[in-house]
Amino acid sequence: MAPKTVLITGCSSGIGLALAVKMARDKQKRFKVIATMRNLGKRGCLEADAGITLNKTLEIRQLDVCDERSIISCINSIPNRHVDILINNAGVGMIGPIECQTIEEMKGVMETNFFGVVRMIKEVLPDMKRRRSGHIVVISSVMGLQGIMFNDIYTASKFAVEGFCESLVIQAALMLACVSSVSLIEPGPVVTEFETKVYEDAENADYSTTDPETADMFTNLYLKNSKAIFSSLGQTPNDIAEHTLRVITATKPPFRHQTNAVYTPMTALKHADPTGALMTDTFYKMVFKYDTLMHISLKAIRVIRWQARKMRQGVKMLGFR
Ligand SMILES: NC(=O)C1=CN([C@@H]2O[C@H](COP(=O)(O)OP(=O)(O)OC[C@H]3O[C@@H](n4cnc5c(N)ncnc54)[C@H](OP(=O)(O)O)[C@@H]3O)[C@@H](O)[C@H]2O)C=CC1
Ligand SMILES: CC1=C(/C=C/C(C)=C/C=C/C(C)=C/C=O)C(C)(C)CCC1
Repeated sequence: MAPKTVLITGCSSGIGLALAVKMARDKQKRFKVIATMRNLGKRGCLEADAGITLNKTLEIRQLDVCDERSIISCINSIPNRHVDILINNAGVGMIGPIECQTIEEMKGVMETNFFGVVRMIKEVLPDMKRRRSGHIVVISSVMGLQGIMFNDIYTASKFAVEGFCESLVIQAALMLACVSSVSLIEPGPVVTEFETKVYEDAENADYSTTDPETADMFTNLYLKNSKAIFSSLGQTPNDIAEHTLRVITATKPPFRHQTNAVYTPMTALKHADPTGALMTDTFYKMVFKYDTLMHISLKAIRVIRWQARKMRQGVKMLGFR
């Protein structure tokens, strides 16, 4: 069978880079990957990781999801504009009290995370409809399902993505002759530059525009908890690439797929109680009442994951699989 053309956005680092390389290195050679990034000056890491697949099963092209002209010129450069699988990965984070963020900065997050996805889908969907086939994948987030304090605008951008795709999936199912033509991947924390960038921004932010209590809650409570959550529950970009590949190659790809089983119970709270009380009470108590217990549990998870990693390394060294 001819390899499927896969276009991925945001491949200069993190999940996009890992996914592009994994698909390009596929043993069964099922994919031809168009790995895109907005700034080709950052292609070094991808080129290094792509190795011998570069310019064979992986090609690098410029694409900025905020720039329609760059999207059109990238899609037009593909023979017959034929994209079998579109993976919307490009995204930016934003944390902090909203009083410390300008409307322009907030619009920037929506422009990339939401309108970036809309622009990409608008450009490839008509061709997919004509061919009556295609798969649209979006790297959403657990924050597309649930709000997390001090992530107000980022969460709103991922909720927007989820609502957009949930609305689109039925039309796509009909037109692309397949009920599983749209898939949302919903990772919890993943250790990438995303985390480094938001902490860096938080360090350089001006908190004089909010009250001292809010500033203290953000810097001494949220940031501390968030760092603990990333180090205990954080997945690797490669983990997310593996999950995404499994979704893409499934006989009937799911519409939603969460990648972190430890995180899933937290996203289930709002469905267990439609009033929202269970979710808000649990989060409130986790942060303000049982924080010591939360940190002990997170530490236990960290130790268990460390032991599991060591055991896997040991098994590998002994030559078992
Ligand atoms: N890390 C995490 O904890 C989680 C991340 N996600 C989502 O995963 C996706 C990938 O993030 P991740 O790999 O973690 O973070 P990275 O910061 O490592 O990667 C983000 C990528 O998006 C690119 N990007 C940003 N803006 C644009 C744009 N306008 N046009 C094209 N590319 C752009 C970046 O390019 P450049 O280098 O030029 O900035 C970079 O290649 C995002 O959608 C994010 O929301 C979801 C759940 C958890
Ligand atoms: C669960 C949880 C917390 C933080 C979760 C975080 C920090 C999740 C990060 C997810 C990311 C980064 C998704 C990206 O798309 C708090 C508020 C500390 C305490 C209450 C429970």
